[in-house]
This record gives sequence, structure tokens and C-alpha cells, in this order.
Amino acid sequence: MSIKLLVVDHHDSYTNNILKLLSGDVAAHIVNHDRLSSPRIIDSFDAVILSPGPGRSDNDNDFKLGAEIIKYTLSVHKPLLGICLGHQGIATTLSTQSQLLPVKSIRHGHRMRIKLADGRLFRGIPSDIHVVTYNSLTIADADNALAAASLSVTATEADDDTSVMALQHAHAPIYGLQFHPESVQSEYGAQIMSNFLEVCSEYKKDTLQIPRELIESSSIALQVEAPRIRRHAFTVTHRSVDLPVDTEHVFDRHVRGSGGLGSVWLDSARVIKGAENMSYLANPALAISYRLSDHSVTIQHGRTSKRVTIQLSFWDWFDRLQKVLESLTAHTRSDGFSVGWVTALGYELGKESLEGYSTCQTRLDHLRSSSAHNSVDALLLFCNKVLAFNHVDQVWVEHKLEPIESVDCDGLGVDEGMRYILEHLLESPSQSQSQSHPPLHPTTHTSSYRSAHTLQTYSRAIEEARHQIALGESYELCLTTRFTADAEGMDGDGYWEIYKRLRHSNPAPYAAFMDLPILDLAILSSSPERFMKMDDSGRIEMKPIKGTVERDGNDSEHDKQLAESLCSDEKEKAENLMIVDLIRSDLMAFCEPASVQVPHLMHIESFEKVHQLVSTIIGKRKAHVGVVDAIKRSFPPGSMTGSPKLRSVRILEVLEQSNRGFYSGCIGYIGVNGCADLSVVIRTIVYANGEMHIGAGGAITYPSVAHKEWEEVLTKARSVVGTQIET
Ligand SMILES: C=C(O[C@@H]1C=C(C(=O)O)C=C[C@H]1O)C(=O)O
Ligand SMILES: NC(=O)CC[C@H](N)C(=O)O
Repeated sequence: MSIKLLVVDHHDSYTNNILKLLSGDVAAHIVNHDRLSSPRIIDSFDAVILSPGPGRSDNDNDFKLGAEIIKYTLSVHKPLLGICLGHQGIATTLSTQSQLLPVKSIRHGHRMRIKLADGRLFRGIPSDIHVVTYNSLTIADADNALAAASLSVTATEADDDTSVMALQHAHAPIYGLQFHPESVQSEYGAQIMSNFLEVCSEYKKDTLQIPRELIESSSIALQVEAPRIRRHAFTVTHRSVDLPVDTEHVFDRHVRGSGGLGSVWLDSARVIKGAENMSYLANPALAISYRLSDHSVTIQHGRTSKRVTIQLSFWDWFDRLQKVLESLTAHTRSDGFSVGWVTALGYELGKESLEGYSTCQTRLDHLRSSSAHNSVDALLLFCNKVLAFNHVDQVWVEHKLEPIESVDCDGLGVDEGMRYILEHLLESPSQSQSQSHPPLHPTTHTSSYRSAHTLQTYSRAIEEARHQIALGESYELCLTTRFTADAEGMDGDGYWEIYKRLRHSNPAPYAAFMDLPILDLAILSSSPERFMKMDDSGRIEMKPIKGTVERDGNDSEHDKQLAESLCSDEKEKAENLMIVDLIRSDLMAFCEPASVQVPHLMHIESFEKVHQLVSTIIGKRKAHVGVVDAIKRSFPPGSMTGSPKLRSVRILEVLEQSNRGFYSGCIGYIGVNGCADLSVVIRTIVYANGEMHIGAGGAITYPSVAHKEWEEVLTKARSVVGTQIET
């Protein structure tokens, strides 16, 4: 008989990885702690796992229901496993004398040796194993307080007998683990969990039906009905075209300056093994911009525009539109982009994608008074004709969306805005005047880039970040800042000159150029980081970067040593591991569990100015999860937030005091064929409102040293604009 397991998630970013450790006949439900109102929920389950998480187990805001569940589970004698925060909760709830104290050395994402005693969960496991820890706090066993509460210590750090790394109750099936068995670098995680499930089988009793509301609020994706399409309205044609292999020349001659809305180029400026190595060039037929501040979508097409307020969140609206488009289009199998959206999704869209997000009041006040209020948070550019260049085969193909019959919107479940979009997809807007006569001497002049911080002010932000980590609020925070230059009078030719320089000075595999005069917006990106690639069978690849070192020339002996030292640096490796575990958990929420794998853990990729530590995580999305939903569930990119995601995002809002905009979001394509490839927007210049902005930052962990982090920020910003930085 199947074991019904309740996993209570405290908004940690690792909880879904627990599912990866489960085998056999078990049905697990993951539910956020703040969605539950009573510990009696346990009556519907055979056992419970209390997840890790930010904050403290003796703080009601973080662990109120957790504590009630522990007491109730003890009274009904059902199995309970607490991990990290959950483990600390067992001690603070059952033993009022036990205290939470800071650990001696705070090192999140650290792999340590522990010594196991004779605990029920450790059967069949060697007594000396390596596990990963993510805690700032620990249980102090003063005056045998734990023993008085019938708790015994079943594991300690290998070289510290007084530390409490695991607990077990003497008379009830209650267990705690201070470490994270679900981390990709912990040993014997699956064996520990299998031992726990064995206990669950022994204690299995009759349980009640699981309440329907609970199943619906489970954080694992539920089936959303795809629109039923009777007939295809579009098809995609592909034809080879004879153009020079110089993509820059082709973009300049055939794309830039054409088209009324602007031009876009997803540019494989650096061809690397494992990247898609395709470039896509297009003049969008239709531009959609979304503003979070008033939930409005503006659809621009030629000189006409339509503005609608949407009732759904942006993500659900876009998901619907994409699903309708996918189902309206007849497909031949094709990997990569053919036609569809070129998109830029701003970091603040996380407010609509992060489960449990609600912003604090002070932050809202700040937003209301800032100019960011009017900024565009998402851009969807529909490209019905795309020029694609394969850098490996050196061939050009033109993809085009063609009509089969007119779109019948009735019964598709589309709103007024979507209806307007579907009706105008095939029309190319007329050419704009200003773009067709480029001036002979483009203005490329900007002032130098002023930094929003000095070493002193950034150091203060870093100290506050470290303080929050020490309190147990976060394990890692990706703190960022911004640099701004005046660019009054700059036009499309100006950005183009700057972009040409950038793609040569800092060539990147996920570079991009977007010039959108109708929105007075341009994006010049030299991103080295893949956020997410999806093929049309739903296979996903994510390649987060954590770990950066400035290069010393190219290929010198010292430069090689720098790369090697990055590979073996414990701090950088821990930063990377934390994001790998976070992304595994993101993917576990909507992928086939067995498909989530880490084929490459911490490899070096070298770019013009920096070496980076990169990992690869793969998965296959479940059949009912759409491409937009997959992006939403992983957004914002974990490498730009830190971990756990939700709490870290909130802390960063307070520390950074300004919107990140497109920086830290993602850029790329989402095709009507369901394929997507998106980069993380870093090493990127964004032009808006007469100013050029560059964001730069880095992961702060407890061992971070302020002046080194500041140097890293400057290195990253300089990789984009050289010496133009003013601090
Ligand atoms: C924050 C930035 O980069 C992020 C942080 C990195 C790091 O901490 O090593 C590396 C790549 C990005 O995920 C940036 O480039 O501005
Ligand atoms: N990973 C966790 O559950 C961390 C628990 C707690 N916030 C700590 O830092 O100790």
C-alpha cells in the first residue's frame, strides 16, 4: 500500500530535491507551510517531512505550524523527519531548554565529514560520510537538555563530538538531520530516505482522504488544459538563402534599419562547444510591452497601438497566448528557433512568478515614487520572418510564418488583447522614417558610467548581506549594483556602433542586440550565461554560472593557474553548489523526476575577460507543462537571486533599493514550435530614457570579503565598457 507523505515546505529552494531521493510506492505532496492552518492535516497522511528553510525554528513567522505539527505527530505516533530548519524545530519544540546558537564557522554549501552513531535512519551506511550543510544556526545541547526531552544525538561532525548533526526520539519515530541529504553532493541521501520510508511502512495506519484544497495548493504542477484547436491557421516555411557568412554585415545591410518597430539579433558572437551556435536576425512584426505597475499590455503594430489591462498574471496570460499559438501552427519537427517570440523578461517579473511573494510596505512606497514605475517589465516581440545562421555549417535559412486559413478566435479562450495579436501576426509594419536614413556620423558619445556605490557604501551592503546570512535568513545573496551614463541624443546608429565594439571586445555565446525605437529602448548584451534551453520534446538544459575570476591575458601560464585556482576554490565551489541544488529543485517542480540530472558539475568556461565556473543541469518537462510555465517556475534565474530564492529576493530588495529592470532577467527566443533558448541578462547595456545602464554584482556568502567582491563587480562592469567606469 502506498505511503502518503506530506512534505511541508518552508519556502526553501531545495525542498523538491527530496522527491529525488524517494523510491518505491510513495505519494508525496509538497505544500507551503503558510498554506496550512492546522496540524490535524497529518490525519490524512502516513508521515511528514519538515523541510529546510530560512529563518529560525523558534520564530513563529518562520515555523509556527511546523512546531504544532511536531507536537501533534508525537501525540499520534506518526513518523516525522525534520531537515535542517525542521531538525532544529524538533529540538526547539520538544525541548524548551535547547537553544539555537550560531555555528562556529558559517559555510553554506560546504561539504563536511560527519560521524554516524547507531541511528535508525543510518542502517546500512558507513559510519563516516560526506554531507552538505546550509545552516548558520545549530542546536546547542546544554545541560543534557536533549536527553531530558528523549532526544538522542545520532551524528556529529567528524572532528567535533559536541556538535549535533542528527537527532532521534527515544519512543517515537521522529528524526532530525542538520545536513541536507537532498544535496547533489551529499552521500547516502537516498539510503537515508529509504530507511525513513521503511519506518513509515512499519507505522502505517489508516489515513483519511487528502483534502482537495491541499492537492490543489501543492507546489507541484497541475494539469492545465491546452486549448483544443480544430484547424491549423498557420504553417512555417523554411528556405535556404544565399547570404555572406559575416552575420554582422548581414544584420547591418538587411535587417537593421528595416521594419517599423526595430530590429533584433540573437548573436552567437562566440562559438563554443555545447552552445546552440545559431544566430537569429529579425524585424519584429508586433511588439508587446507589459508593465507590472498597472498590469497593462501595450501591443504595437506599425503606427497603431492598443493598450489593454490583463486580468491574469503576465505569466499566465503569456502562457495562454503561447499555447494558442503553438496549437494554431502546423509543425514539422525542428530544433531551435524558427518563428515566434524574441523576448526580454525583466527581473521584477519575479513578483508574479515566485510563489508566496508579497512585497514589504517600505519597498512599495519607494517604487511608487521612483521613475521605475513607468518602465517596461517584459517585452514580447513577435517575429514572423527570421533569418537563421548556423555557425557550424555556415548556412543561412529563412523561416516564415504563412497563413493556411484565417484565425477563428471563438472557443480559444483568448481575451481582447490576444485576439488583436492573433489577427495581426502576419502583417509586417511599414518602415519607419527615422530608421531608413542613417546619419553619416552616429552619436556614440556617452558620459562615463557613474557607479551607484563606492567601495564604502557597497561594503556596507555586503556587511548587511553577511549579517542576514549569519541570522539564518539566507544562505547566499546575489547582491548587485548599477552604473549609469548619460546618452542624450543617442540613436539606433549610436547603439549599433557600441554593440559592434562590444561583440568584438567581449564576444559571448548568448550575445544579443535589440533596437526598439518605438519604445525608445535598446539592449546590448554580451551574456556568457545560459538560463534555459528547451527543445521541442521538452528537454531542458540550464547552465548557471557562479564563480568568477579576472583573466590575466589570454593563455599565459598565470592565466591557466587562475582557472585552476577557481576550480579548487572552496568558497566559489560552495556558491556554485548552492545554485545547482536550487535549480535542481526548480526543475523537480515540473520535470519528470528521473530526468533531472547534473551531467557537469563546476566546469571552467573562459571568456575574453573572465574565467567562470559553470554547471549544467538537465531535465524533461512533464507533458502538460508549457514552455512559458517552465520559464515562470524557474524565474528569476537562481544565479541572480541567491538561495533560498524567495527570502533572498526580499532581502535584496531592501539592500539594493532600486529595480534591476532587464538586468538579471532573461533574453532569448520562444518559438511557436515550443523551443526556447534564453540567456541570463548580465554583462549587458540597457538604454532607456536617455541613459545607458549596466548592472553588475556577485554572490555574497558569509566568507565574502568586501573589497574582493567590489573588485569582482568592477571586473564584470569593465568587461562591458572597459575603462569608462567611474567609481
Ligand atoms: C551578477 C552577475 O553575475 C552573476 C554572478 C556570478 C558570480 O557570482 O560569480 C557569475 C555569473 C552571474 O550569475 C553579473 O555579471 O553582474
Ligand atoms: N537550511 C536550513 O534549513 C537553514 C536553517 C536555519 N535558517 C539556519 O540557517 O540554520
